[in-house]
Amino acid sequence: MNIAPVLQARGVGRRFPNGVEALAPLDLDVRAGEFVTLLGPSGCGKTTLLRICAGLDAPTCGTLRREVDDSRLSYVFQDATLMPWASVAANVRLPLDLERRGGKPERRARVMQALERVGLADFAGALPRELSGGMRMRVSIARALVTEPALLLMDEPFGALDDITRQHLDDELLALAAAQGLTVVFVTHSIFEAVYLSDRVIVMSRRPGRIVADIAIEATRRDAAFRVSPQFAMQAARLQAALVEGQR
Ligand SMILES: Nc1ncnc2c1ncn2[C@@H]1O[C@H](COP(=O)(O)OP(=O)(O)OP(=O)(O)O)[C@@H](O)[C@H]1O
Repeated sequence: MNIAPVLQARGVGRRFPNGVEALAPLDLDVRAGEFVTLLGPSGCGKTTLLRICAGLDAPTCGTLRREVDDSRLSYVFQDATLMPWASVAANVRLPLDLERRGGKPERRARVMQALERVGLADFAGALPRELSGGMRMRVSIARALVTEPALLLMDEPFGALDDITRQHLDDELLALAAAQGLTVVFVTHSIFEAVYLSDRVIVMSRRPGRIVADIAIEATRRDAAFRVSPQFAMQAARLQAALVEGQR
């Protein structure tokens, strides 16, 4: 059976008004339930492509078709971007408040459920400044999950965190994505994070970004042993070679 892709880019390119060509025309399909990572050097157009997928920016050529409407899409930014004066619960509730979804008790229940999913139910009343960087990022993910999205677009969400916290959040994200059947498009410049998380890695060239490789990642299981396995190292080496190729 041929399942229609959730995202389909055809000849999508982006040139900014100042003349910078961020993206060369490219084609990309993302299918339901896939975890797809955009990997490339700084400034190669990953964020631009993700923003176009979200409808936050428009391509200057080509077409982007998205099967998921705005209400079932969530976007996670590089920083947690929380309201510093508001409690954790109020931060997570924001998308529900903005969309006026459900009554007060229903919103409260959904917020608590989202916080439980990221292990922060005990911190509902805390202020962002009382949390560590990793916990703030988990609040940001809870805020993205509270609307029960089908498509999660994540722009290097764990880039500012230490390796241990990052690896922990990678595991949480994989578990959440599997449990909710999410389709995820994830941006990173970490080869290791790309191998660990992804079903497929899209390797981009330096600017203007084009796709130099579309690599399926084989993983019998994704756990601490995978990170130090020959299978992992081999796939990291393939991504590394593709990245180098994209610099030419
Ligand atoms: N609004 C804009 N106007 C002009 N140029 C822009 C604009 N937004 C991005 N650019 C440029 O387009 C290029 C691609 O930017 P983008 O943020 O998509 O890259 P990136 O791969 O996400 O980088 P990083 O990994 O550092 O976040 C960069 O050279 C950037 O300076």
